[in-house]
Amino acid sequence: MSEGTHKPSPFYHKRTLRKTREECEHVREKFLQMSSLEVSEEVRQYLKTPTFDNWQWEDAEIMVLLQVMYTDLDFISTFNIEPDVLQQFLYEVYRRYNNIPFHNFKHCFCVTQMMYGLIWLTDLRSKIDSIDLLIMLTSAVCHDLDHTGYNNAYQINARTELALRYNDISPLENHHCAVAFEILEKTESNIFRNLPTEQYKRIREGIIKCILATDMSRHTDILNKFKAILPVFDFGNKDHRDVLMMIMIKVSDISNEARPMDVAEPWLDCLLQEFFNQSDMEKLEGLPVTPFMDRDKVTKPSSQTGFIRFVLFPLFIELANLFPCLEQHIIDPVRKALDYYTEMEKALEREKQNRALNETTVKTSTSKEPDANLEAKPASL
Ligand SMILES: Nc1nc2c(ncn2[C@@H]2O[C@@H]3COP(=O)(O)O[C@H]3[C@H]2O)c(=O)[nH]1
Ligand SMILES: [Zn+2]
Repeated sequence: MSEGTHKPSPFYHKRTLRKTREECEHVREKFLQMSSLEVSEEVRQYLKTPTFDNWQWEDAEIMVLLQVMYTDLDFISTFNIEPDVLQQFLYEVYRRYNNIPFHNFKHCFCVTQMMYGLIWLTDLRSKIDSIDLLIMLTSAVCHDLDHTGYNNAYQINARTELALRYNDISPLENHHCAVAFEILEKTESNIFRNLPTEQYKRIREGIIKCILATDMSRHTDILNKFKAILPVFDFGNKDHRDVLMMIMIKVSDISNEARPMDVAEPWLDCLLQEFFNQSDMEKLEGLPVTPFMDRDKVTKPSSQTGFIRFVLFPLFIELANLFPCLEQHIIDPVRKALDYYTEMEKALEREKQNRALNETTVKTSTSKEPDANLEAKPASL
């Protein structure tokens, strides 16, 4: 976002989110050096699984892994993408994810990697056109570009530049998408530059649909659409495919809990850090405080149990209805996570009760002390 004249918030615009030029140049050099190296077959296979651990890789390596995804899905040859254009595209994408706790470049990678894994696990290549797969992967790469760490509710309540520009309608998602096409408008980073206009149009329409579908305020609406077509789902029907693509980016976007515990838990810490940051700001600015972001109300387990029960399961189960093979990959780990956080919630509850009990005991014993003194006093008198 450029600095505008409308600044209702005294704090929001002061935060330095952008990556510095030095940081970008350093990562770019590393990436270009590494991109000529061959990635092993073992890593290429691992990259296709939801157990992949993003924390083991630095940003330049992550860019190489994204390059591998475009290569191994045969996008380079099918869509005639020049390697240096793909590299420039990935660099621009990297540059325009901000240094914030959750919605950063590593989140972009995780969402894309989950989408990539789902494509392989469901053998989607045999079911839909590669142009749709290109739309899905590229939408995942671009879906949170230039996120500032404050959600749509904040944008609207704080009347930020984005909310004003997009009339309060999915301000963030509209912005992510607009930034994506800013990158694609530049010839040197336009990975679709060798495609006929008709194909470009179709891709643009698809990416816009997918990125806008990540606005959680549309969650129920999109899920209900998918449920309605499931009994008659037809891969040959464009409307059906469009809904499936939206569901798959939504699943990927909120899929952290489908990963191994030691990968997923640090992501929750990042998410809560971003949430608390927003609610602190809302308190400072006298804006309505988003309840699920309030550090005085939310704990790690309380944040996850409800989210898993009411958001993750209902969504993941429907995708697994279409692809039963996904059950073991995305449902089972989420079930484990729910058990883990339910236990943590109980332990916290017990701790709270013990603390309350201790406080009462201390209070009662201290309130009895004066009596003891009184009793002792006559003896000493
Ligand atoms: N409580 C909780 N919320 C999540 C988790 N993953 C994603 N979300 C929420 O789902 C939202 C998806 O869209 P956003 O990226 O805007 O913001 C995300 C978070 O608000 C999670 O693991 N736990
Ligand atoms: Zn996201």
